[in-house]
Amino acid sequence: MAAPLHLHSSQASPLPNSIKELSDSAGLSSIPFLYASRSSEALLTDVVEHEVPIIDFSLLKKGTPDQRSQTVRDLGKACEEWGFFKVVNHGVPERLKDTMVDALGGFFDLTEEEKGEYTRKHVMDPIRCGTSFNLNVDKFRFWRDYLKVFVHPVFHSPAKPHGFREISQEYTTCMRVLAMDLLAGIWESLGLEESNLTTALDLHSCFQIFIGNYYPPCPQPELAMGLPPHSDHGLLTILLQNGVDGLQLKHKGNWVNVKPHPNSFLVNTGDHMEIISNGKYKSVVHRAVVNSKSTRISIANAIGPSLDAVVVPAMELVSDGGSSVAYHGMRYREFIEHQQANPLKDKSVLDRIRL
Ligand SMILES: O=C(O)CCC(=O)C(=O)O
Ligand SMILES: [Fe+2]
Repeated sequence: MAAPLHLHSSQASPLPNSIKELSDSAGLSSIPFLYASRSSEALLTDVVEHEVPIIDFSLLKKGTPDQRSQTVRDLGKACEEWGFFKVVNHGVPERLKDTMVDALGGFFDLTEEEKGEYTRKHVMDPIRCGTSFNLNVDKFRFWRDYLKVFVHPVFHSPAKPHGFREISQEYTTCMRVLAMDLLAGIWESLGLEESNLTTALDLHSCFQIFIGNYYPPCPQPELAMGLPPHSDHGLLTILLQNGVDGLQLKHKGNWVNVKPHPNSFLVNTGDHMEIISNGKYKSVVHRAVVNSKSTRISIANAIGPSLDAVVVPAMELVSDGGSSVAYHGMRYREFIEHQQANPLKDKSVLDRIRL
């Protein structure tokens, strides 16, 4: 095995602006030392293959009352036991998914100069792209470029590539509608009134962020990491992938490889679902690994409460369940800033507000 290349920013060739630029450079057979982020813990934990629960969305929307009730129970079980599930029969056209992935690929293909308008931004800037997670705090670099765009309550979009704005508006609207229907089913599975929650979380001005991830082939995938283990900050995240494996989630102490499933979305519960459900539905730690053969593109749409909401556990779950309040509130905006401005690690922000 080739040893990682020692390359520091003080050396003659500076580190690239993007992982795409590095991976495009011809003859790369080992990775710069700064990208060898895998800890011995990560290498020692077993990786197993497992199917995550599958939810038939059409039964939630158009099934008989019995089918809907069963699907709500299945949703609850999936959230409680896995915090991850796949959604099939979701009604989002294949064409829209493919065009969105292509448009995102087009963004990453822009020149560094064209992307430059959106780089080195503050974590709460509505359009931001870059490499790794946050270069101000990353000890190692991750094998990943990203584009993050705030798409609700105010829709933003980079000006290029041509057509990105239209397609991302259509796609992210679909994702929000899907998320609201799934949230309604999840509230029901918790025995909570949908209208109470819509008010408590101010879902009419829910915060939605589009996160595009680009992981090019890596000559030493066993040493590098696309994204380190973390949980997502919102209520739900809906993930689309370009058919290349790479997502792993932590389940009962093992890393589980999640295989792409044709025409499905992968959904996971975030930290704010854990808070509102008082810990019944936990956010689950996941990571993105890389491979030596194919470029992986993923698109996460994270849906959370309003940025101004201070979410606390639903009182019905605390009093009826006979448990005590497990988290104190933190304004959602502040929660996100903490996560984005510090090294990305497990459930570090949620751990700060756990009682
Ligand atoms: O690329 C992936 O599969 C994971 C992306 C992810 O976890 C995120 O963007 O929060
Ligand atoms: Fe994530």
